[in-house]
Formats: sequence, structure tokens, C-alpha cells
Amino acid sequence: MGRSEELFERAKRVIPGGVNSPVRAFGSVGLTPRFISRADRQKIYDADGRAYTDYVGSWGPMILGHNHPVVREAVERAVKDGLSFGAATEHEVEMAELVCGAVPSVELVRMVNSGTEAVMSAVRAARGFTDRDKLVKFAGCYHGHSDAMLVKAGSGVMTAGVPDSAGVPASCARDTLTAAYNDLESVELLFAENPGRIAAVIVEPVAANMGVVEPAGGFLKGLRRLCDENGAALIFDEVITGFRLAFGGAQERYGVEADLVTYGKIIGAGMPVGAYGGRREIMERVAPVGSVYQAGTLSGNPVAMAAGLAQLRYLREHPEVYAHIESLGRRLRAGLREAAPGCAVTGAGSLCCLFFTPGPVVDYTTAKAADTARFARYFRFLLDRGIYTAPSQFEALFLSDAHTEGDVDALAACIADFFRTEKN
Ligand SMILES: Cc1ncc(COP(=O)(O)O)c(C=O)c1O
Ligand SMILES: N[C@H](C=O)CCC(=O)O
Repeated sequence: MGRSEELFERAKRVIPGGVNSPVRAFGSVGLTPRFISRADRQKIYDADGRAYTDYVGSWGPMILGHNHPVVREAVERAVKDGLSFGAATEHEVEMAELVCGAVPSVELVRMVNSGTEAVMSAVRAARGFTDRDKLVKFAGCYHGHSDAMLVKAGSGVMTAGVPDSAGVPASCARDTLTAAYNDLESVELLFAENPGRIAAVIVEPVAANMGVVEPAGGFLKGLRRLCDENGAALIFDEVITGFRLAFGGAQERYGVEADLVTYGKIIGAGMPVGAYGGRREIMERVAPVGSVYQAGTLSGNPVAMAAGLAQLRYLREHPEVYAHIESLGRRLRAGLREAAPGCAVTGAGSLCCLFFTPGPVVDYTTAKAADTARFARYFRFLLDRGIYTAPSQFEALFLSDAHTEGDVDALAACIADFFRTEKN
């Protein structure tokens, strides 16, 4: 038995399913999860000392690659001053100034500890501002695990066999309405059926939790128009896309401004951080200015802020990072189209996905058509050859500045081998 197997057996005795987040359990690919002991640049190393080229990047935060010296040194400096004060710090001011300076629609921003918290709080702010209860989300989009968001959710929920999660009271889910991604008519219909009752429409501007699904031309602008016409707030969940698809995120890339935006992952550089922000008049409803209550003992933690600030400053000062990961994304998608005949290849910038269905994949239903048993065989083939990708069809493949053209060519070549092996 290898060390990962041993650790998994121990873990299962004391942690539900042996993991602290379900997708990590490798359940949908029928394997024992690898326990990771360290990571550097584009490589991660498991407890048995095996090296893998990593295309998960901690699910997005590691846009510069693992263990980047600029981030590591900032953390080391911050740690020397103490781990947490439960009081305001200069780091938080700098972080807020940086985010507001990067994203025109964000006039005020509040730091929290995860993407889940960011979304939950943004939704509360939208409800407080509009004095309405209902919310529109899209099937297959994932916005963390707060009760109201576990309705037709993406990510691990798509493979868990509990599409809407047990334990969510019907009263919490009742106000969550679901529309189809890339289908403006389905949103129009919900507005028509619920006049004056919808507080917000929340969307992943590029859906990256049902595999990767790009917004069709006009979809995001159409959502902007529908929200304006109906007095609802438009919330972009940029937990994955923020500071990844451009420094100003999906809003910059697609030229659409949201009323509220949520962040996580990259702004924490690997530390547990989230944030929500947006128009001043909405964010001024948040306590202590307004009556929408939201708080956090560790929010704006100095060590986490130091890590996030170091990464964001580096990104702001090195636009060539975006040029590099964009070009890697294009190269990988081209390689996959050649390597994987009959499969849909999707993505935007440094997010990519290979769907085991011919596609086109445009929403939850078409994503769900993927052959997950075949995906599991593909995943195992890659893992055996030292390539670590997300252990589920319904996740993204993340590229970082540490990846090279050689890495993505090797990945495409390995996938081509898988397809050849399958034929024989
Ligand atoms: C788009 C999106 N929103 C929200 C979340 C929730 O973030 P967290 O896992 O940090 O709570 C995630 C990822 O998990 C995500 O991908
Ligand atoms: N899709 C999720 C985040 O983006 C995967 C991370 C997790 O659930 O552990």
C-alpha cells in the first residue's frame, strides 16, 4: 500500500469521506486520491514522492504557479508581525484600493474568507438593496455551498448524485429560480413570471463548474439589459474568472459591468480569501454603514492580505503573464482539437476543458451529455503518466504562468496517446 492509500484509510476514519472537500475524494474517477505533500512552479508532489504536472492549481488561485517567491516572501514577512489582530490593518486598505482600482464597477469592496461567503454576502446585499427575495441562478453554475446556492449547482454537486443537496430547507431554496445558461429567453420568462420580485441574477460570466462553457455572444450584455429593465442587480461571480481572464476579470474581457462582483481564489494567492464589492449605493447598505449585516473574525487577515496583495501587484506590473497564459490556452485548445476527435474543446484564456461529447456544449444539459465513464479512463491514463488534472468532467483545466509550451504540448500528446490506445 502506498502512502496516499495509507493516509486515505486513516482519513476516512476521522473525516467524512476522508477529505475536506468532496471533489478531492476522486469518487467520480474511481481512484484513491493522491495526498499532496508539496508543490513548486507547475509541479506537485504526492506523499509517495511522485511528481505531476499540475493543471488544477489549487482550483485556480495559483495563477503564477506554486510557491512563487514574491508571494512566499510576502507571507514570510507578514507572519513575523503576527497572525491575526481582529482589528483593521493597512494591508486591508491597500487590498481594497487595488481591487477598486482594477475594476471600474467596484467602488467599495469587503473582504471575507471564501468564495462561498462572498456570494452569500453579495446576495444578501442585493436583497437588502432591492427589498426583494428572489434570485435567478443558472443550472450548472456553482456559487459555493450556501443553502440558497445548492440548487441545480455545478462542480462536485454534478457528480454527487444529490443534485440539490439534502439538508437545504425547502424554504431556503424556494426563492432560487433557475434559468438555462446562454438562454436569455429562460431569464426573460422568469422575470415575466415574477414581476417586481427578483432581487438579482447571479452568473459565472464564463461557467467553469460544469466543465468550461463560454458565454454566447450577447448573453452577458443581454443579462445586463434584462436586469436594468427589471430593477434587479446583476451579480458576476468572478471567483474563478476574476484577475484570471484579464486583470479586470470577465468584466474587462467582455465589456459588461455588473452591479456586484464576487472574488476568491486569485485574490488570496492560495490563502483562504474571498471578497464582494460593487456599486457604492449597494455596498453602502452593508454594516456598519447600512442595515445588511455581515461580519468575520478573520476577515482581512493580515497574512492572507499580504499573499493576495503580492500576487495582485505582480499581475498588475507584469501584463506579460496574461499574454503568456492566453497563448498557452490557445495552443492547448488547438492541440486538444487535433488529439481528441469527436470531443468538444472549450475554454477562455487560461481555462480549458475537454468534454467527452461531440457538443456543442453550451449549457448544463449539453455538458451533462458527456461520457463520464470515458472521462474516468482518460483521467487515470493521464495520472499514471504524471499529469494531474481535475478528477471530474465538470471542472476546468487551469493554466498558470509557470506552465510552458513544452508542458501543454506534452499534455496534448499524452491525450492523443489515450485516444490511440482506446482505438486498439
Ligand atoms: C465560481 C465559484 N463561486 C464560488 C465558489 C466557492 O468558493 P469557495 O470554495 O472558496 O467557498 C467557487 C469554488 O469553489 C467557484 O468556482
Ligand atoms: N469547482 C470547485 C471550485 O471551483 C472545486 C473546489 C472544491 O469544491 O473543492
